[in-house]
Amino acid sequence: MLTVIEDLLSKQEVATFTQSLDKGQWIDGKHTAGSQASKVKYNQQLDDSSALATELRNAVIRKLSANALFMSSALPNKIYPPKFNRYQGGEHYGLHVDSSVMPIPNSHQMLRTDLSATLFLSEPSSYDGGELSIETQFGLQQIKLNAGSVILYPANSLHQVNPVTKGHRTASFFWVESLVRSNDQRSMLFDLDQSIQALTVELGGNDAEVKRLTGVYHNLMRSWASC
Ligand SMILES: O=C(O)CCC(=O)C(=O)O
Ligand SMILES: [Fe+2]
Repeated sequence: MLTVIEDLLSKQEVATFTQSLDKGQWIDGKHTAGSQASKVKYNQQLDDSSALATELRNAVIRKLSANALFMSSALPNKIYPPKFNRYQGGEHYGLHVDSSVMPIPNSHQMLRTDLSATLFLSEPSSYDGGELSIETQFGLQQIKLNAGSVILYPANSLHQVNPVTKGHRTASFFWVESLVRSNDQRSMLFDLDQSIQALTVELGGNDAEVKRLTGVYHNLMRSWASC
């Protein structure tokens, strides 16, 4: 399942982010790629150790945690501290799959990557190319979202970022370890949750069948979640 979260950030918040990022310290993206990925990775990344990076990644996590669609579709157990990247002048990231398990920086914890995510920070009309191209069971999906919107996709997908041939493409990217490891199970829980919410609006939270379905949701979570 691919999930688009429209307008995680407002236009005003995007402007604040990009103004700060323009002043940031950018380094070669190869520093943080695994050995396979570094051979195909041509971009820049914000220096993670800067105060600016700390401030911006905390802001992304706050926005994600307050977003109902993100919480319901990702069912996050752990969120990798978001990073920031930039492509320009033909830079691209060739076909790769993200590492399956990553150490969480400044902690002794590991994170299993169930979902990968990109938060677009540049308006699509401001650059050429730069589509995030994801291989799915329904074919290749070319993703280029409005600034402020997020794509969440299964981390076991092969994907690439096409060359940026005009302007520059700035984004934040991160991974999620979900409470529910299976993409299929997580996707069914999401559908069930959406239906329960719609039925709650229609029938009210006190409706007996709404209560029964809510119970089914929680009992499936109890069976499938691990934390
Ligand atoms: O820039 C993007 O949208 C994705 C970056 C990516 O695939 C990665 O860093 O592993
Ligand atoms: Fe990737």
